[in-house]
Amino acid sequence: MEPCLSSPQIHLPKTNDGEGKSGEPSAVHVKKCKEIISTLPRKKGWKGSSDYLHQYQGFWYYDSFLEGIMSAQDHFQARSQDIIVASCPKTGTTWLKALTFAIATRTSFDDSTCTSPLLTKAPHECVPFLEIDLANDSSNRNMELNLVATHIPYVSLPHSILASGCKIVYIWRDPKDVFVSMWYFVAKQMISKDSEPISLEEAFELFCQGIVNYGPYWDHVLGFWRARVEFPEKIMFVKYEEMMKDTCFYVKKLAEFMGYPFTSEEEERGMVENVINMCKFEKLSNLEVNKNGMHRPNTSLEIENNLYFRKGKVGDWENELTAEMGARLDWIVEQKLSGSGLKLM
Ligand SMILES: Nc1ncnc2c1ncn2[C@@H]1O[C@H](COP(=O)(O)OS(=O)(=O)O)[C@@H](OP(=O)(O)O)[C@H]1O
Repeated sequence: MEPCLSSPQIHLPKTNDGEGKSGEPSAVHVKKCKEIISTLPRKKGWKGSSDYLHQYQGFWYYDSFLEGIMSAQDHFQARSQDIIVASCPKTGTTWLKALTFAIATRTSFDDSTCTSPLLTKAPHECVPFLEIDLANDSSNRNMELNLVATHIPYVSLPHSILASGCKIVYIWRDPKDVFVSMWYFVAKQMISKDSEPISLEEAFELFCQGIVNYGPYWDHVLGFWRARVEFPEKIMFVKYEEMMKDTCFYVKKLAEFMGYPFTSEEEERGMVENVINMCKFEKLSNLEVNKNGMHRPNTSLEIENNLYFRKGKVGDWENELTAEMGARLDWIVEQKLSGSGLKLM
């Protein structure tokens, strides 16, 4: 029998209020979420004076994400063959989505990689986000694809994920690079809306207090790490920096874990390298869809695909943070991880 991952407390009651049209949340659900959110602790966010993050089950969120999480907790039906691509934002999600998608679909595009959907669709379109794209209606999933991504912390995952015993791949990254990546991501969005971006120093203070969308970062990592210690066969951990250093090793390991191991014939034909090259930062970021395309156009979550590609480098924080800031964040995270068996470096 498949082991059931340990189940955290989910506090939202199950609803039976039906769906809105085409995956929209029902009015009853939205009302219920808003009522719950209005009772939650809140702190000023990263996007100006009237911007707030709310704390739910120990983590901070913008309301639109939180409504999606609550909805996903109520509605999402995982299947045992699903593979969940999990991460905190800015840790390498886009890269991991591309790699897992390329691995899982490689036989369909075997002889000519020029037919891969990754050439014409953004990685975020290829692998949907559970709490955004599938939150209200998981029936609009592409059932042939067993990949679903999420930033939801382990403690708040929909119960069906834990009950189904499906596999989870988790990526994490040096928190200093995560912070810098997040700051640029938020600042660029604000500038594009003619708003004054939050200063790097102000954002850094918030990040160090754990106040960031889906934060505290260290608690996010620790939640999945503890689950991995308990269920090593169900959860795979990948570190961005390590995968950068030896992508070939990790792509093979990922494929094996996902249940799509490369055959020796495929290896001889260079399939591992094909997958790696297809998902390289330089390749993806130069595609028309990722340079000029828009994700979720004409919705409140519309975003330019190019914002998901900045530098794709290890250690870029050194160009943005002082050595003192770097040491402070390292110290905070090392304290939080101490005793867990997980090491920053
Ligand atoms: N293919 C590929 N290879 C390596 N690195 C990549 C790739 N695609 C995106 N990136 C870099 O990942 C950072 C964005 O993180 P996420 O993808 O987790 O962002 S998000 O959570 O999906 O919004 C962000 O990092 P920074 O460059 O440091 O900001 C992206 O540039």
